[in-house]
Amino acid sequence: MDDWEETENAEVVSVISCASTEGSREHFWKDDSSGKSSGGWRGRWGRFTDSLFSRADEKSNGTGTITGTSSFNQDWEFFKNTEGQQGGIRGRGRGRGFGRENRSDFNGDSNGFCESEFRGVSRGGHGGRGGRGRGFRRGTEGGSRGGFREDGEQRGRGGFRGGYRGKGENNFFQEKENKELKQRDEGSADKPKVSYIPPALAEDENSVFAHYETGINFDKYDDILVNVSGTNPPQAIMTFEEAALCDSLSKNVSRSGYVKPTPVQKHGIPIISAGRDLMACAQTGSGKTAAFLLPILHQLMIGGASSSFFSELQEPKAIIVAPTRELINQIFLEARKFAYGTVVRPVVVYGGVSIRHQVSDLNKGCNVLCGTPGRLMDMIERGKGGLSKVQYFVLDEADRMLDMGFEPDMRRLVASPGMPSREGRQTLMFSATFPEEIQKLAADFLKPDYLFLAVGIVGGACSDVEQTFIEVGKFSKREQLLDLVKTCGNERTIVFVEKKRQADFIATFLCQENVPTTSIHGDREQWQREQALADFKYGKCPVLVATSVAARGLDIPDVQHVVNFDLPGSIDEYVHRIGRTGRCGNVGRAVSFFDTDVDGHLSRPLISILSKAQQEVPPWLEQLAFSSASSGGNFNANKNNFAFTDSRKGQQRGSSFQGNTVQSQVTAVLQPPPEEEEEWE
Ligand SMILES: Nc1ncnc2c1ncn2[C@@H]1O[C@H](COP(=O)(O)OP(=O)(O)OP(=O)(O)O)[C@@H](O)[C@H]1O
Repeated sequence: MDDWEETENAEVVSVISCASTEGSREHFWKDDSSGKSSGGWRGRWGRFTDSLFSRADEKSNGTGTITGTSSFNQDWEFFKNTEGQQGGIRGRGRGRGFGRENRSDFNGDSNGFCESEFRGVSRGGHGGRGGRGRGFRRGTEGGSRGGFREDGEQRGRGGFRGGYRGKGENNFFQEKENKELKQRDEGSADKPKVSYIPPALAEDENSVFAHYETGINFDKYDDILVNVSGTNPPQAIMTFEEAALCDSLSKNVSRSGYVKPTPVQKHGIPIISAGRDLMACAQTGSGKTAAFLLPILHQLMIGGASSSFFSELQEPKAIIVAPTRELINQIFLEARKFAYGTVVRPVVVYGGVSIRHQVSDLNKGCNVLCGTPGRLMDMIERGKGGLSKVQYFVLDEADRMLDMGFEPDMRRLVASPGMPSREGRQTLMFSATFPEEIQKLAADFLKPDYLFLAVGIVGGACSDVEQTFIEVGKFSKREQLLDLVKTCGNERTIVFVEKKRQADFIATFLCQENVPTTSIHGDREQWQREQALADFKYGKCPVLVATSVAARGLDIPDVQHVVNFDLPGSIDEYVHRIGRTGRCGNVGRAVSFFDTDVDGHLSRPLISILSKAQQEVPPWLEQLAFSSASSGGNFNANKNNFAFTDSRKGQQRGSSFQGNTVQSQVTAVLQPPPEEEEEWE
């Protein structure tokens, strides 16, 4: 997906951050709606703070980075001004987005709350000419414009033009770059541009190596059964010393608080160092990222990695892809941490951020290129990233990267000019889940003698997460959720919902109940997503309502609690979601609302997941699973749709660590794509 699509999709109003700046918000809504809305919501909404207003104010610092802080009122001044001058806040949605969606979702709700409350919003939207959906978004852009303009920079085409000063580098390539990009931009004049530039990263050692502590169950990793299948697997290492990582890397590993390797690292590091292709499956939060980063970085460091500073075409030796922006950014930060103080330079590219900014960063040199598929392909097609030197091709969340959504992109990537064939590169795939179908497909990307590493039960849930289920009907979920989060106090909680608009509704609802909450989903602008994560991470909003965009890979410290407000369509998505807690030996809790009308098909696979993770199975769930099976439900006990071992089973096997081959009968029902597919990168 490119910049344009991202922005154009942002139809639905992005609400929500937390409930801390009442006065300011009140002021905003009053001004905005007076005489336009039915007024019913004015008072209540006064308590909210949209991330727009809780975030750092947009001010150009002359390098294009958005920095600084400011009060909401200043932002509101931008809005007012912008409305007058550009019509920015009026929008054109005619009540699209917020009002309408609220109504369709909550009409008929038994307590009537949303019906009356949100209809007010909707009416306000119409009265205000254009609803909150688009009108609001345009307003956001207007705010940004105003911000840059105020700094005395260029008028007109948005924050980027106003704030960015790439020419500061004053070099030939930058000039050329700008010209080319300008040409492209002009060719797409009808499309809004993405101008967001993330804040500059802190470079000091403490920030780079900030990490959380391993938990009480970290040593239990040693008891997990591991199976490596394939021919001649190398010997596992037991310590980081045995990995013989080069000095700087070794030092960075210690600075990161790593004392001993996790099982996926014990096996993965020597496999990768031996030059073997790998498909690795290990439970959530068990250190898969370092398992691939360390041997790659080691190799690049001892190989004397060099990249041409300010070269127009960067040819990285490693390409890492992941399905979401936040995840790829996290992987990049891990790579940056381990490469700290060395010549190896990782770079990240992902959608929702100014492409010029990323090109300019890429031009400074790149040995490891981390990217989401859309932006990565864009960089390659623009001739900014070359593939001919690729030695390592890594797919994190590989099952997701090869499912229906991303498979074509991955095939396009490996078929791109210059990309070495599978014989000429090393391909590494990692995930906590690996359905058999995907394993078979993955084999197209791997050398035939790849190794399959299974740590614990393939596709199994992390046993450090206590899983409970509450049988609940659609209309009681919100009240149940409120009870839950209120009893959690300040515990960091992620609430997963199925739909993007639902994420905003639930976050709004919790804010109204004085639970500081924020939300993350594919319809939010990138800065809002990053702000939401930061607000959650640093405790400003201890509750994050998220769609599946946050289900995989995100490693947020101290998430004690995951709530599945809506269960996902597939069992592997469930495993990833609950894996946001109970990481790296820490314990966590997951509570799932089970609506028998909707979630019945999950009863059998859930029971299997629960029992494999030594969790209690609720009798009602067992009964439901039994009755759905006996009544010809969609569970087929004999048909294993998902594989939990190497899909080549039956072929030759290599070593079996601890003499065990891990097998599971967990079965999941393949789901059709969700009604509203979450937008991935
Ligand atoms: N050997 C280790 N010692 C201490 N901490 C570690 C070690 N390995 C990894 N970690 C930390 O554990 C956390 C989880 O690691 P990581 O994010 O790589 O898990 P993962 O297996 O990729 O999870 P997921 O399946 O959710 O993507 C990170 O904060 C990471 O820095």
